[in-house]
Amino acid sequence: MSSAIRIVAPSASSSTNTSPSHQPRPPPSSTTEDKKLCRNILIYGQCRFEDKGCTYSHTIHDPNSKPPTPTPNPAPTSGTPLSAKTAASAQVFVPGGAAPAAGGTTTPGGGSMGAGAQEFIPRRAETPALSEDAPFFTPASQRPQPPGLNPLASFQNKLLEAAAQQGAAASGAPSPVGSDAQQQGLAEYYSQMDLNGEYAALQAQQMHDPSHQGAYDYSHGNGHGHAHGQDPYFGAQGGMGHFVRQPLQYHLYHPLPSSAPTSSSTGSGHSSFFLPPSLHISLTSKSEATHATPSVDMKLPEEVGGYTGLMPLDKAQPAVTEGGGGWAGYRSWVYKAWKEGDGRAYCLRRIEGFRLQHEQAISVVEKWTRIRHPGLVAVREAFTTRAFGDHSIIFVYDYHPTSLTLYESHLSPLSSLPPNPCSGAGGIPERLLWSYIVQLGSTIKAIHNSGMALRGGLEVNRVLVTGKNRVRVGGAGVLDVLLWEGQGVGGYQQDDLLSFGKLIISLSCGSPSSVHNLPKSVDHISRCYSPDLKNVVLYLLSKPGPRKTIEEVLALMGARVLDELNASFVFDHDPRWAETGDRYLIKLFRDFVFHQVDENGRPVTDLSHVVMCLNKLDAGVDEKIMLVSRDEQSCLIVSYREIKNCIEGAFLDLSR
Ligand SMILES: Nc1ncnc2c1ncn2[C@@H]1O[C@H](COP(=O)(O)OP(=O)(O)OP(=O)(O)O)[C@@H](O)[C@H]1O
Repeated sequence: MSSAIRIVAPSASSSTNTSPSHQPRPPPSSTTEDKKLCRNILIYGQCRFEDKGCTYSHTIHDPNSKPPTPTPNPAPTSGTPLSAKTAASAQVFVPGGAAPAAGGTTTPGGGSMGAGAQEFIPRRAETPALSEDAPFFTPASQRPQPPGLNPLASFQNKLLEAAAQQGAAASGAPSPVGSDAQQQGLAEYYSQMDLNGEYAALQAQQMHDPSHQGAYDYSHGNGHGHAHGQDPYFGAQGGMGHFVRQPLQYHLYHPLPSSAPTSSSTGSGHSSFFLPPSLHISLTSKSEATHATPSVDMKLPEEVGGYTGLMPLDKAQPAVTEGGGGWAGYRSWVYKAWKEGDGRAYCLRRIEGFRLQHEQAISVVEKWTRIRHPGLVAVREAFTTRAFGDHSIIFVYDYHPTSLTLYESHLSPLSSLPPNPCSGAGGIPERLLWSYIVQLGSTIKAIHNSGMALRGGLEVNRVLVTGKNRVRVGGAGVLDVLLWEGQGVGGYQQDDLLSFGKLIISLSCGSPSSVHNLPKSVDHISRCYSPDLKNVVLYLLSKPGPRKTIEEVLALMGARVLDELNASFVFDHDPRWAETGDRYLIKLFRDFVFHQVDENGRPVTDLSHVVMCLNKLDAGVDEKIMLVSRDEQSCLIVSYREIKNCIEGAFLDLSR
């Protein structure tokens, strides 16, 4: 059946025909009655976009009410019963208002099969949305984002906001660096990302703005700045057209928190059917970051040592370091790449222009690859390459999507963390700071016990925040290779402790440059933080000596270490949370399922028992079981259904 309709010139008779049955149809109006009911009204009872441009109807009509516009052949309403005669001669109802063509055959569904009949177009097909079930689409740019849910997105948003305030501050002539095609491709990329120009412009402005004194001064803070403001090549891109890549959220369903009260106090409204939005967004943005590809041709090699699909991760063009700080005076680039035959993403750190002099130097990386610790960005391998057109060395690390450095997360003027409650002071809250200190302390201990030293890894722009309050030291092994001397690590381990102390000072004072004025910084710590923190900092800054070890540091903060460990086992500051009420029942059930013993008390592993129990739990059957405490002094008789309810309740508590 063709959907084409012949276009014919209107005849005079047809144009003058004014009989009621030939009245021209009124132009399609967009009255509330015509509009489709907004699905948000159906699901939530309200639509947050009602006054913000939602084009759907927000009024629920009574289906029994009289249609507002009389039609030429009004269909009988429920209030006017049809006589047999009327019913026999009544026109067949045609969906969508299409009148049956004369002589046409009426299908059971009411459609006409006449030769001149229009093709039946289902109403769904008229809807531009992918499906009628799809939620009302709001462009990502207009959609309100809950603040702080996505650190990368909020960081980028802040970059853009800051840029808008600054205007096109960046200007200047091309820099002599990066004259080759690669540099050109990267420059285009950064300008498209709309990050580098703005970021550099903001930093440059802050460096020259006296009101920002005491704030971040990267080039002086750690001796290897990005040379903001002196990088006109990248800065010049700031004035180019804005192109902001939108996150892929159009196919997702993020239930917006409803302002309407939930139907029950347990919070088992519609939202309990979905992942919490923060978790959903976090998982999605990680997945998107992992699969992101450059939006312009980066002029990067297609393959480097078995890694493909290189995508730069630097947010600004890395600078050549003066004075041997940072990466020993070499420029470093960071890329995400896929390993061939492995299918996993990795992080490649390229040290540009480094020529390996000693083969043994790279063997240090072997040792690093054997260290696995949750506080360390795992080192995978290192190799030299000429794929970039120069002598480069590549260090391969695990890739942690959407991670930011400590500087980017907390110390940058664009970071989103609330300041320390200590009046007028920068620095991060003490509880978070201790969590970082304990994590980093345990990492240093693991590294030192393996006979290695972090050597420069303990800086605010080397430590990555890879999850909520999770930190990992990055860049391990780079300086071992770049500054290889074939000597022991004893002195470097002492340097690690000193760097650790400086890192704590930077975080507690809210600025990397605070390490240049130690008395003032220590005074700030003693005013705004606990004496424990001050003691740890003073110990770390003290003179190196054989008795100054990371074990001593951990002993000094013993109580805090326990606190941090306990935090994993308690909920809501209640150490007995898992020991009481419903949770105790769950613990006993866990023993029942996984820790069965025989009559002699020996463990028994019976997989069929495990599977059967979990299936019954999943189904929530009424069958009852007896749970016995470990000391065999008490027992409880409960049904799988009750246990299932307990588990769901505990899960809700934890995810609230
Ligand atoms: N292992 C990793 N996984 C995921 N992202 C990473 C990883 N290492 C670094 N990054 C990302 O790369 C960005 C640049 O890292 P880099 O270590 O170069 O920081 P930087 O501040 O540019 O310091 P520098 O250039 O002096 O080393 C960081 O913001 C971080 O988001």
